[in-house]
Amino acid sequence: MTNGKIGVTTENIFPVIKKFLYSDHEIFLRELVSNAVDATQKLKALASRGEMQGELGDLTIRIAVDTDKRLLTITDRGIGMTADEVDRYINQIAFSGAEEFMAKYKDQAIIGHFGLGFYSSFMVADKVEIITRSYKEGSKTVHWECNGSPEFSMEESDEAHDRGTTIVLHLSEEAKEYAEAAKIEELLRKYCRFLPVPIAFGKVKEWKDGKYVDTDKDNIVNDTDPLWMRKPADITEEQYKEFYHELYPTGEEPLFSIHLNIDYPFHLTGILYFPKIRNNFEIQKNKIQLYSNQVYVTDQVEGIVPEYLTLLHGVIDSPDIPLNVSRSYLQSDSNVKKISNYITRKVADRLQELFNTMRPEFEKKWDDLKIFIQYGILTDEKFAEKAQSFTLWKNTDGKYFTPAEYEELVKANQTDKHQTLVFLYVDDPVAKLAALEAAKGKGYDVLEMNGPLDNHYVNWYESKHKEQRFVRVDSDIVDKLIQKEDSLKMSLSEAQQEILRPVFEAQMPHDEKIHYNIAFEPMAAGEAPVVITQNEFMRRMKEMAAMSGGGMSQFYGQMPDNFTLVVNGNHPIVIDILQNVEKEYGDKLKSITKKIDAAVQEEKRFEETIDKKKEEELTAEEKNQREELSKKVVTLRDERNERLRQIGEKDSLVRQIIDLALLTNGMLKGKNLTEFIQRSISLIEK
Ligand SMILES: Nc1ncnc2c1ncn2[C@@H]1O[C@H](COP(=O)(O)OP(=O)(O)OP(=O)(O)O)[C@@H](O)[C@H]1O
Repeated sequence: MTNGKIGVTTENIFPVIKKFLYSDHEIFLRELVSNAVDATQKLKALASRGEMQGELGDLTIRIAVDTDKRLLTITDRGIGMTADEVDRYINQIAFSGAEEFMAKYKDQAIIGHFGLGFYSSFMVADKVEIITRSYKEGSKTVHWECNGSPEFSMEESDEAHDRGTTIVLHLSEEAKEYAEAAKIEELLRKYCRFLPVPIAFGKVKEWKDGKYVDTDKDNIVNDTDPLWMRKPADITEEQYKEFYHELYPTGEEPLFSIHLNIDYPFHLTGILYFPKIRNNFEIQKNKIQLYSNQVYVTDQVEGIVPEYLTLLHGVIDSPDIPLNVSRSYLQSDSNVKKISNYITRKVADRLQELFNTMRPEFEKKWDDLKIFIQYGILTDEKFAEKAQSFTLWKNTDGKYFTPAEYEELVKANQTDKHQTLVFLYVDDPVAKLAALEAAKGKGYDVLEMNGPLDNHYVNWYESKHKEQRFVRVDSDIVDKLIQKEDSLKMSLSEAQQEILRPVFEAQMPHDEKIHYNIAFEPMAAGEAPVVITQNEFMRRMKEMAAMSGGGMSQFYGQMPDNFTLVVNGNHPIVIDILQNVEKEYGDKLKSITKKIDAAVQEEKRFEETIDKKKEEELTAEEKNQREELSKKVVTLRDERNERLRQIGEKDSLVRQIIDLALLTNGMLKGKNLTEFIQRSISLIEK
């Protein structure tokens, strides 16, 4: 029997370890089972080299709990240890490893806790026993015991023990949950699910005489040969899908899978899936599981895979990713950068291949795929470059084009007078049908863009192609969407527009969140009398800010939406309204208009006389006169506008055509809609 002090300088390292790793106590199980797996693999390697006598036998690792006694036991049939080895690996090396670990990572948030190994068991146990017998012939059983202080005892005896190692944890009161079968089951599933040696926990149960009873079959908790470790050539599409469902039992059918397999300059295998998701993609992040030699490490993969790929699902397995370091270290590590670049290239290549070899299938999946690709384009220059040739745009006829193909399609008809190529799009083809039809009526093609990243994508695209512009069909009247030379003439004169403006303003919808202004435009007589448009730039900024959250979204969020009521200056109803107003106002309109014109002329003449003079050179009298004249114009205008507004307020036709425009855009709601319906009925009754 040996009593000794473990070879560390720090007096009592365990309380520190315990505290340090407080949030992650459960990883002790991963560490112990990994050690058991390693010991088993080593034995297999020795056997295959003929360096081991006897039979390998059943190599299953067994885990057992005794809830009442708060015991957890892990038994392997691996290489085991001699007393000498226990001394070397456990008493000296493992402890110094623990100490080194502490010294190195004291101030850092750690990702995996590899390196702590065996001693992590003291996070949950008051006492730990190792009972082990080496595979070497003539070895005795070694019994080691330690209660968490640096003192241990070790005894060599003839105690009967199979080849291999049994670790017995006497769990502490606070850690008693680890003596519960359900808890261990959960942890094994999380950390040990794909370990390469069979792990048995309890027996398979069967339903017998009204209750579940144990059979004599081991309950194997892991899949020793996970799909990502196999050769892609041996795997069917069906198997990829099955594996996906094994990983994410509630997930929908994935779109595509990508098998990663690389040996140089680092080792990495894995399978990534493009999952089927739509708008709420934020929630889906962190679904990729990171493994190191089939041992689960984490599902926090930021820094390892490029940001946009965190939306993907699947597994990555690499022993070359440093696991016991902080996240910030990980992000600056050049190896990790290489890994990340490799994954990007591989994903892009795979998408290109799918596009080249099965375009119809690719198109069918595009609507779901789009968000990943746009996200990639927006966040990763390299990916953006590659993605050019497999990005698709979908038009409102449901046809798909690459940007180059689309450019070719619309170039002739959609280049404006400044040689800018205008791509038209619509977010909601049903709600914006009128604007859409108007554009199509001009022979334009219209894209459908309603994804959460479309605004960002469109902005990005414009920044890369200075001669091209995206314009939503409702952002202006159809004639101005793509400005060509031959624009229409307007039959309303400036003076007539001035008369109609207050009339229309009197009937403007009231809404705190929406700001309307009025414009008169020459449009075809066959088009609607009033059209509502929304400025492309303002709308895009607002929508993008809303998505990005934070200060920007607050700033833009407070700004009202800006819409323009465009009055068709060539529409017969509008001309009618003008005539009605003129009739209603009577001769007084003519006379006041004359007065206004005269006052304006007077003001103008006066301005000419003082034209060259600077403000400080004006005499008091001149200043006075100027003010008088301007006041006169304003007063007369106010008087006329006031009267026009009164007329406008009573003009149900004006209201009706504004409401029709709102209705066309799905903006007529609640009380306004009810009033519109009542007004429509009474108009028909007349
Ligand atoms: N079940 C076991 N069978 C045989 N040897 C073991 C077993 N568990 C631990 N050992 C020996 O003890 C050593 C120390 O184990 P420990 O878990 O502390 O560190 P490690 O496994 O070497 O490294 P890490 O766990 O950090 O990857 C191991 O390298 C191994 O030689």
